[in-house]
Amino acid sequence: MLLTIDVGNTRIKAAVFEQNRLIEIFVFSNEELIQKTNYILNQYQKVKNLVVASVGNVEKDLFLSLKDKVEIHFITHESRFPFTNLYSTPTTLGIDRMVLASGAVIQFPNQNRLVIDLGTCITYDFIDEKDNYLGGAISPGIRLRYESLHQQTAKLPLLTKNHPDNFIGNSTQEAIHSGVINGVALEIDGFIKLYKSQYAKFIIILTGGDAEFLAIRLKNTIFANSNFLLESLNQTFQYNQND
Ligand SMILES: Nc1ncnc2c1ncn2[C@@H]1O[C@H](COP(=O)(O)OP(=O)(O)O)[C@@H](O)[C@H]1O
Ligand SMILES: CC(C)(COP(=O)(O)O)[C@@H](O)C(=O)NCCC(=O)O
Ligand SMILES: [K+]
Repeated sequence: MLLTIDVGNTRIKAAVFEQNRLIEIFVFSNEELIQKTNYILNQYQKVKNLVVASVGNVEKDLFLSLKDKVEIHFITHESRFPFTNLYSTPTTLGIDRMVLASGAVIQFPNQNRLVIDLGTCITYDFIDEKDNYLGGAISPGIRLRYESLHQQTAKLPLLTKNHPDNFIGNSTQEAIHSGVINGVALEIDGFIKLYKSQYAKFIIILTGGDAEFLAIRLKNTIFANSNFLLESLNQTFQYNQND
């Protein structure tokens, strides 16, 4: 049994796996990391390994207090990945993006793949059919867009995500919802159009905390899976164990 932990910039997602079977998911804040992880390890005594992928603000040492309970593995740039990293700054590439790419290659072999992760940031990652990781894009996530409109202006309110009634927002709140939500949906459909201009065929995997919320607004056929990063982390760990 394995405990996977994904430390993002908004929150921590964790999942217990038995081989490739996802047993239970947990979502909690950075502050709850040790308390929640101990709770999970007490609930699942058969967990012997803990694998962590982190892009957030959590010190590695924090995990070391767990080392007498489980063997701790950090996915790092030195880990093995089932793709060739063609990023020109390979050691600055987000570990979360590398794990997503790894899962895309393992779960959807021998084809072009675009992974879109709607989290704190919206990340786009493209892996071609020869398993070359080409790169992609990083753009502000939904929450960041609402927050920046509020924080960087004198009068705009801080709103939480909501689907706009009409793309022509006829009130301040509707105009903000339209700008943020339609903006993200149009950005995603626009990027997919750009990728289509260079790659005749590719599959699209949508994940991240906002994926479910946004999926209905997207024109393109998309494989939406909110747990894709955790599944990919499990598979990347297994890939590193088999070396
Ligand atoms: N219970 C929740 N708590 C916080 N954010 C949530 C929750 N449910 C959905 N979200 C949405 O998910 C986004 C974070 O997605 P996530 O993929 O977890 O981010 P990251 O991996 O960057 O930490 C938030 O910005 C918010 O819009
Ligand atoms: C872009 C990210 C902040 C996304 O993180 P997330 O939205 O999942 O919290 C993360 O992938 C990161 O820190 N990347 C480093 C820069 C790069 O990927 O080029
Ligand atoms: K993300």
